Amino acid sequence: MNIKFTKMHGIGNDFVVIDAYSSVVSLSANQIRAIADRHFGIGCDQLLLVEKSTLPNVDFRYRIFNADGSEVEQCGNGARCFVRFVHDKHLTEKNEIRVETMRGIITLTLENNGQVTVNMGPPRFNPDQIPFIADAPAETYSLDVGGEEINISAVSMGNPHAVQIVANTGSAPVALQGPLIEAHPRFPEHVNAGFMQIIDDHHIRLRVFERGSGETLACGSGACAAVVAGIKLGLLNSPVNVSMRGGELNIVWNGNNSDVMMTGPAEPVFDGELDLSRIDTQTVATQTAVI
Ligand SMILES: N[C@H](CCC[C@H](N)C(=O)O)C(=O)O
Repeated sequence: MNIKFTKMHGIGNDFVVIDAYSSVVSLSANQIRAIADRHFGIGCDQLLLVEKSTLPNVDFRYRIFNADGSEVEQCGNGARCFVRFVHDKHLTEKNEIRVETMRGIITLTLENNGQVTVNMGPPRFNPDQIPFIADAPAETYSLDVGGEEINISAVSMGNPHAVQIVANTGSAPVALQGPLIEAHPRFPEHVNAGFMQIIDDHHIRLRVFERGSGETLACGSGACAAVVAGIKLGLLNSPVNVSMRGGELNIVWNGNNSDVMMTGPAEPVFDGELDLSRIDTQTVATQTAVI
């Protein structure tokens, strides 16, 4: 079975985007893992399926799968690429689009300058909503990571984030601590691990070790979570410019239960066609460092 796809990125966070709106496409976790593999497949951080929504007054449903095949609730950079995709493929002429995700319905706006603004909804801090195991809600939490106590903020943007402040993102222990935080037992559904350096109260640098994908060049929901955490700690003021390895995002949040607004670019790279019968799920599934 052949599947058409578009390779896209949102400031370096890259995606394989598939039109499952015009015709139904269903992929197993093994097939998604194989497609996302950068050596045996196409390669991407996440795979996005664009589908019809069954909800009234909702234009589309979009499903997000990490490189490990796990389906997740939210993807900020992916949402912007989704908007660019449905316009480029003439699936809609609307500039303001309501789309159903696992998190719920979000509203996306294609701006006149080609950038996309995503209403990411309100952040959630209650441990049960993240989910995070804690005795009670707190501004920050102490987490034992490989025998070292670190201080994190725990925030849900629909997906879970653990954000810590570091002196310098360039020397942050992302490779060492990222996997340990991602799989920490106090995050029963695992977590995206953010490393935030505060430049000034309207500017941060950020690196994110993403749940299910590893460190990415940018993480949209991670940028939102970091800004929200910094504002709650009284260290940042909205709007905040977030500099990541792949580029910049602008985040606006007015506090309390208000929605977080994220604006940034979305770029198509190439269109392709994939013969699913040639995707070697077995090799990818059993791929180990045998030598
Ligand atoms: N790895 C994330 C999903 C993708 C988020 C990221 N790519 C973004 O732009 O928000 C998770 O498992 O929650």
